[in-house]
Amino acid sequence: MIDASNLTRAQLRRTLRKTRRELPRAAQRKAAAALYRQLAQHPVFRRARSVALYLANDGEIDPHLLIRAAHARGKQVFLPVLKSWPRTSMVFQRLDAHEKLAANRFGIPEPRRNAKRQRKIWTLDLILLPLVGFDQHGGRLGMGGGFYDRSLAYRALRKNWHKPTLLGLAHSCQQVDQLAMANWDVPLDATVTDGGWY
Ligand SMILES: Nc1nc2c(c(=O)[nH]1)N(C=O)[C@@H](CNc1ccc(C(=O)N[C@@H](CCC(=O)O)C(=O)O)cc1)CN2
Ligand SMILES: Nc1ncnc2c1ncn2[C@@H]1O[C@H](COP(=O)(O)OP(=O)(O)OP(=O)(O)O)[C@@H](O)[C@H]1O
Repeated sequence: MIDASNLTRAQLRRTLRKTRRELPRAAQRKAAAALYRQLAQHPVFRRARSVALYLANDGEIDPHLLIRAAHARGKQVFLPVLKSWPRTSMVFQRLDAHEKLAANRFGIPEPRRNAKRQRKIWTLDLILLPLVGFDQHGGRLGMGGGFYDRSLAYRALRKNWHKPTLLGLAHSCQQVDQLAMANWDVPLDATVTDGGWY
């Protein structure tokens, strides 16, 4: 496991992103299948009627099997869609099973913006978040854009509001011993990897 204590957040991001990007294709495929087994039959996933996921990028663990399962089970699937203004914000928009996508400014595919298909984040049952690093205390290090943190900022004023459930998704090699939490960081309920729950 990576010792984060003597690295800056930027150094830690660089190291962890390189590690996950360099995972061989076969390891990526195996990890995606193992992640699916960790979650597909879990009550948190089974009970959720609306689930936000992401499309894997930059070596992230790939949740496409969960997206497919969610659609097959009649769940509503949502993806983050960047807003052009303000540039630091994103919304969650429903994804159809065979919808056409277009790359956003980071090169990540996303649905074409359509206000009618967007939902307020606090009405979702479950959010599966991409991350760069995680610890076992709900700490999450993201890409550094603050997109998820900003979307979840309402939580600071709703300490007893437990919806949606927040689960980070990661390769087990993305675990660090302890992440320093900024005051805007919203803790995860857990992180799920190819190897288990943390
Ligand atoms: N798959 C996936 N989708 C996601 C996220 C994510 O982390 N993973 N996001 C989670 O927030 C949002 C996008 N956030 C991002 C933030 C920074 C970079 C990025 O690659 N930055 C470049 C430099 C910036 C640039 O190209 O202008 C870099 O750091 O190399 C990508 C996505 C929404 N969608
Ligand atoms: N609730 C918030 N309100 C205003 N600014 C915020 C908020 N949350 C985060 N930010 C800003 O976003 C920047 C990036 O935050 P941080 O490094 O925690 O992002 P991240 O969690 O790694 O990224 P992401 O959530 O996009 O994956 C910070 O510099 C911070 O100023």
